[in-house]
Amino acid sequence: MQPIISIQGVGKTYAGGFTALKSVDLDIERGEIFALLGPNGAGKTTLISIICGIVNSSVGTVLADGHDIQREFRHARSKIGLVPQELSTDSFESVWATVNFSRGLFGKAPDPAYIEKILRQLSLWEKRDSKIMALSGGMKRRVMIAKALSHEPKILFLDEPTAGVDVELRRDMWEMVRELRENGVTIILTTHYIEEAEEMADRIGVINHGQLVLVEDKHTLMRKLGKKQLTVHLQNPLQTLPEALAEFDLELADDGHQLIYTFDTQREQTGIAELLRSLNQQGVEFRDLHSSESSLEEIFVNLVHQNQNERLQAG
Ligand SMILES: Nc1ncnc2c1ncn2[C@@H]1O[C@H](COP(=O)(O)OP(=O)(O)OP(=O)(O)O)[C@@H](O)[C@H]1O
Repeated sequence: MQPIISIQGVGKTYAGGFTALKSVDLDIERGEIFALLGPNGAGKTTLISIICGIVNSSVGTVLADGHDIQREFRHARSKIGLVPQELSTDSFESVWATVNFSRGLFGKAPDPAYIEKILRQLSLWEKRDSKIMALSGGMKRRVMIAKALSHEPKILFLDEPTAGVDVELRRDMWEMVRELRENGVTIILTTHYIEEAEEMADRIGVINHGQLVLVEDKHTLMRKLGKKQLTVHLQNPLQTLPEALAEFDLELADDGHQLIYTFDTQREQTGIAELLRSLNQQGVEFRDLHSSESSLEEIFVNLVHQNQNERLQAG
């Protein structure tokens, strides 16, 4: 099936001469949740703004559901809902009026039943007559989402959806995003929170210094780059690592009370059995074993560092 968004060779150099994006190629599949991760200033908002037709790219093309975002702007834009980072909306209007007005901006005929459905879905129905300015920050954010959904877009962009919201609202937002996906909406979100990407995304793209350094299925990414660690809690502390254990990737921790063994989850053999056998042969007794997997956060930090080192080496 044709991807819902197709980005080819997209680059952006701002008027001052700063290149914020360098030749990005990316396809977004229908019905997926795609998370775009990257440090501050990496180019996430620039990329989203180009896809939504708010900023023109310097080079390259973007197709939204088959329509060119520059040449067929109205058509392409009508497929897209955007929830921007900044909360800005007419504070004297009621929730109901604001959301209906947004639908009208896209030239769509009024559909009170549809607007009621999204307000209920977003737990805003009880607040429909409230003025925006009287709502809490979390409710205002929901209104922004309702506005973005008002014209029945197939694609929803969420730029930092949970920045500055409390844990409870964050969970609600995640739940809501999943429901939207079940209703057939493709979701693209940017985030600083690795936890968010780990929790929600099907695929993850990492952007750094205007380059898409990686796009991968989340589980594949975690498997590929994830290292597992086995912590061996020793019965008696060790001063140094015995020579006979030198072949293992081991580290002494907790004043010699713990041995930390790092292994690659990709390898056929973890080496754990050999390690335990060697410990036994060396008379090293242990009382507990505990294994842990690296999180997306660690993977991300490693990736960004690796990318920075490569840039430094390239001069
Ligand atoms: N209108 C503009 N003119 C010049 N430079 C800009 C403009 N907009 C953004 N930039 C620069 O482009 C780079 C990428 O910015 P962008 O907002 O896309 O990053 P981001 O990844 O969304 O960052 P954040 O996570 O902080 O929102 C930054 O260095 C920024 O200063």
